[in-house]
Amino acid sequence: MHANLIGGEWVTGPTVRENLNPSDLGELVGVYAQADAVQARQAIAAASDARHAWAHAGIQRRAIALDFIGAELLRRQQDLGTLLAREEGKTLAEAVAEVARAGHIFKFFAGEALRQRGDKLASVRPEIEVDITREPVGVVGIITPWNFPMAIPAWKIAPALAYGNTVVFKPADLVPGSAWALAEIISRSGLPAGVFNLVMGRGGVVGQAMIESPSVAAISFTGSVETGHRLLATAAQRRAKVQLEMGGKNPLLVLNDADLDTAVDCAIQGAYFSTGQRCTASSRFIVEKGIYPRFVQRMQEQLATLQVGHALRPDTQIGPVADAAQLRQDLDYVAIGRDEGARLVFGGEALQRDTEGYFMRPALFADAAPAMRIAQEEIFGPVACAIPADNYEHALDIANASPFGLTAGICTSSLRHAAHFKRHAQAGMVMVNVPTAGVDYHVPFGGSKGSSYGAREQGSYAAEFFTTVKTAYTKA
Ligand SMILES: NC(=O)C1=CN([C@@H]2O[C@H](COP(=O)(O)OP(=O)(O)OC[C@H]3O[C@@H](n4cnc5c(N)ncnc54)[C@H](OP(=O)(O)O)[C@@H]3O)[C@@H](O)[C@H]2O)C=CC1
Ligand SMILES: O=C(O)CCC(=O)C(=O)O
Repeated sequence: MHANLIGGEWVTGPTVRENLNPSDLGELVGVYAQADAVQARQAIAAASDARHAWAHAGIQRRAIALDFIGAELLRRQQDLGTLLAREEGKTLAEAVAEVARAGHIFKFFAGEALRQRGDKLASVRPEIEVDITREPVGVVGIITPWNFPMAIPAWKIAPALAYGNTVVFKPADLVPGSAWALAEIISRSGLPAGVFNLVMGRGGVVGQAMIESPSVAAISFTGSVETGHRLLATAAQRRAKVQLEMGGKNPLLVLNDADLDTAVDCAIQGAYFSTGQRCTASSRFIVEKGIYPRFVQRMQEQLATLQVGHALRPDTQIGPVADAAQLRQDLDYVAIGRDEGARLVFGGEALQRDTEGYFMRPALFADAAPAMRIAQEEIFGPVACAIPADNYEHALDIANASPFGLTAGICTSSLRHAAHFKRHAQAGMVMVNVPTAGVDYHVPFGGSKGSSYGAREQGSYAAEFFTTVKTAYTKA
């Protein structure tokens, strides 16, 4: 039984959750405590009690702790990756890479802890100096989704601690295993009791308590648009700082002058790897007419080579969908696309394998219209559509006609079009001849329009959310 970490103590909850393997529903990954609202409030109180001491504990101490966590994640990437693949369903290779990414993130923020920058300016008044410094915001509530059970917690927890905040972490209910393993490492990193707290439990209970608590100064959330909006409405009433990363409907433009191998590679990786369960996934291929038939043909051929199966099998390229509800959503969208008149040219059906799991053959629709639901709504699974475009300008208009703006990609050999796209794509992240998904860990992450709210995550830009600015005037 895996307990919650509250105020430096491992405490069991009033209920438990059985964590099942989506590649093999007969396999129990582990049993995890589920906190109630009372325990959530205890964790918040512990983080609140610890916040002043931690804010002044010094940057060396923060750097040592973060470096310890990063080093252990990197050392144990194989076994923690296996755990992650077992509970979430991404392939072992993807899961090991995710743990390594989390390790690098902690290492990066160990360095950032030492680089607390400020400004010194002259005053407009004589004999006065102005110092501008950054201070921690206090208790940070971290609410994460199931699709990156290690990397997303890492890129929120590491900067929170690096900039001197205390943390209450609520992972997604579906993936407590990676969260608990990460918390266990953090518990041995030398942080004072209460600086980091793990509260596994339901979003509507534990998450809600965090959103409502006046002691939680800032909330960093990744997940669905619906939950993000609800969270913001509540937290804004008490003027908490909020950062939301939500959905995407990311376009990949393929122009006539694109290298076809590169375009197909970007499309396959971007849309279907990690079973399409990435907010950065490409789900709309917007393809110029001159290359469209060849692109669709090559995509069908490539899709036919992909091995769908148990996440731990060495030959698997596409693991199972994360759970029954997500599989239902994916299959429903396949039916919606058919009803809307798009042409299903590959996959789209549930698959049987040796073990009982949520397997699905990746789906590709051709001849989709930009206004169709499959071209407008986030599906969050291995389902994508190809939309023909008359020319680059037409493709750009289609790409931008979306409520989302997380990533946008283009495959082209034209410098002119690539440069134009970087300036005019309505997205927080733009990719030229690289997949829309799979980003670096040391540069900003976030979107425009309905995809994101608040300051950017990751890299040194994370300071914006996890600190508050103080301006001091001194007359000697
Ligand atoms: N942008 C992204 O990266 C992601 C997008 N999604 C999208 O969201 C859809 C649904 O996925 P789902 O996991 O249900 O996403 P949710 O937005 O419901 O879950 C994200 C996190 O928020 C928590 N949460 C849920 N309700 C509340 C609440 N009232 N107060 C505070 N926290 C809450 C969840 O907890 P709990 O797990 O206990 O419910 C989880 O930790 C997907 O199909 C996909 O379209 C999903 C995951 C990631
Ligand atoms: O594409 C990536 O590397 C990150 C994706 C992500 O953050 C997400 O899907 O939530």
